[in-house]
Amino acid sequence: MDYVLKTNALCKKYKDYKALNGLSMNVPKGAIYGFVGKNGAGKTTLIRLICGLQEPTSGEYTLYGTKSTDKEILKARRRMGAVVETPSIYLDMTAEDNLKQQYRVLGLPSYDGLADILKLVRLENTGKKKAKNFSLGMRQRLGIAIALVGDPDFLVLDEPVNGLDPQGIIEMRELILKLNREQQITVLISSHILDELSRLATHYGFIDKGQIVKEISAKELDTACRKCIRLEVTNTQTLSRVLDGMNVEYIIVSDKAADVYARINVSKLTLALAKENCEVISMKERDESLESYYVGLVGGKEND
Ligand SMILES: Nc1ncnc2c1ncn2[C@@H]1O[C@H](COP(=O)(O)OP(=O)(O)OP(=O)(O)O)[C@@H](O)[C@H]1O
Repeated sequence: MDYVLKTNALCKKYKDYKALNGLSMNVPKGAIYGFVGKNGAGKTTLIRLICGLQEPTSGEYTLYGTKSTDKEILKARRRMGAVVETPSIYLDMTAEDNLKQQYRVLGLPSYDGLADILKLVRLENTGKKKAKNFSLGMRQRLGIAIALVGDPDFLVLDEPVNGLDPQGIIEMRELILKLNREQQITVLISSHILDELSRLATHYGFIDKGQIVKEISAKELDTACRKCIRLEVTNTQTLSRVLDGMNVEYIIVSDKAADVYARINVSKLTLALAKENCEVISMKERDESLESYYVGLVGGKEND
């Protein structure tokens, strides 16, 4: 698999406090990577490091295969656009002028593509309206538009839906999906709005106390979180045989229990088991959503 970003044992200390404590993460090319963690877990610190806004205390990362210690890293970073914390926009300027400013900052020879970017983020009709009169959602989209100048293929968004109303959240979701699917942009999103993230992410990295505690693809997570029935029986070998006969998907999870991933006819199953002297001790539906998976991994309390 190709990776846009790989970090290796990254550490960032603020005096004696380790904001990042040996963080290793892998963002696959083409992914929407949900970077999930509590307040203070170290998400923004990681993002600031890869954007070159701060230096790691130790460890390194590679961006498009270029090491952070290599001087070519500046070139690799030009393939990346980022909106870190609040978007850096000029409130007294229009959307178009904000973009023109960014073209100048990057030293681009012309405003080629500017109209397309405005259209992409749905700000093409804002005319003379200044950014200070935009809604929060429009400002966030303008922030993304600025990050898109220079045609990056990796976009890093720090809490992009924080504070947005439901409509703003939907628009942001649609924009991110469009950028990923139509423009093939790899996206790293930090967020703790899990429900929203689960509608977007193809991969997750769970961070806690400056370390990645788990990386998992959405597909794997889906399997891990699928609704199932946990059956406790006196004999799992018999249960296996009976379930095989019924052609249902299941996993034996211990010597007494199995998770069954299908709607089953309970009385038929109980009867079939009874015929073979196997008793059902308990039966419980399990529904592990992203949130409970996350809480199971890192617990519920904040770090700070
Ligand atoms: N410049 C700094 N000086 C000292 N401590 C800092 C500094 N920046 C961040 N920290 C601390 O490092 C830890 C990680 O902060 P960071 O902003 O990376 O967390 P986060 O996961 O982005 O959280 P949030 O969701 O609240 O933004 C926090 O405890 C924070 O107080």
